[in-house]
Amino acid sequence: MLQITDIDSYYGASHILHGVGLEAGKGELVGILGRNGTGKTTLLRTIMGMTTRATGSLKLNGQELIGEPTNKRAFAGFGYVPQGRQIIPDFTIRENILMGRFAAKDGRKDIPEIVYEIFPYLIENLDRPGGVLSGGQQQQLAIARALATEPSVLLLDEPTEGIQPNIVEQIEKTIIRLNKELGLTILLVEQNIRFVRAAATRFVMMENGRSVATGATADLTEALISKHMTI
Ligand SMILES: Nc1ncnc2c1ncn2[C@@H]1O[C@H](COP(=O)(O)OP(=O)(O)OP(=O)(O)O)[C@@H](O)[C@H]1O
Repeated sequence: MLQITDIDSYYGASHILHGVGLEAGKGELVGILGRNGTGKTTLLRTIMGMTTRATGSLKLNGQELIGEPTNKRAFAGFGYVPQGRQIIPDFTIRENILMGRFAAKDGRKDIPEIVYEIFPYLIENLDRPGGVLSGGQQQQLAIARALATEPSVLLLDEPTEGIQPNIVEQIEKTIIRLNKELGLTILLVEQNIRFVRAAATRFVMMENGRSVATGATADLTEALISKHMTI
């Protein structure tokens, strides 16, 4: 379904990703791991066409997207939940969600049904500003906004980072539900190995802008983690 081959990516003159590869079948959840600054966020931004330049191949269901602008990638099926959530605090919850509808294939302008199902709190508070929400609720809002684009692949950048421990579990359950019940393919950048082991079918380990190891989650050994993730 998703094939990323030999990707190089740049911010201006800075060459950040070097020959990165990754594959995800339909309904897979792939954990993207590695130390801080190894290029995990840059990989998601490259998939969305948000770096200065990228070469290589990015195919979604056989369609080559590497030269395409961000809006075309969203239309093709990528939904992006960026690190730090990036909701608009002065927009209402409704407006934040509906921003995602600009990339919906059928031009719908309503709140998607799935948001009613999985985020009832957001639905009860649609007219309040996004900025009044807690960190965990803002994360839910960012996921709801991405779901409004009707994605087939969801890109999640550290969705549990900086969130109260009791809410982390809720976010984790939601992500697993989106993957298992809705069959969404998910690329998950995550530092929490326990969650990656619980949720992922496969993993990619990154180091210095390269994908240095990949495999089934069962192959994510302690040796690999200590080699590529301990500081
Ligand atoms: N906008 C930018 N312009 C130039 N360099 C950047 C930019 N954003 C990130 N970088 C550099 O790219 C490299 C990879 O950063 P990136 O944020 O992708 O890493 P990461 O693995 O996601 O780290 P973290 O876990 O800290 O988010 C770092 O050296 C970083 O300094």
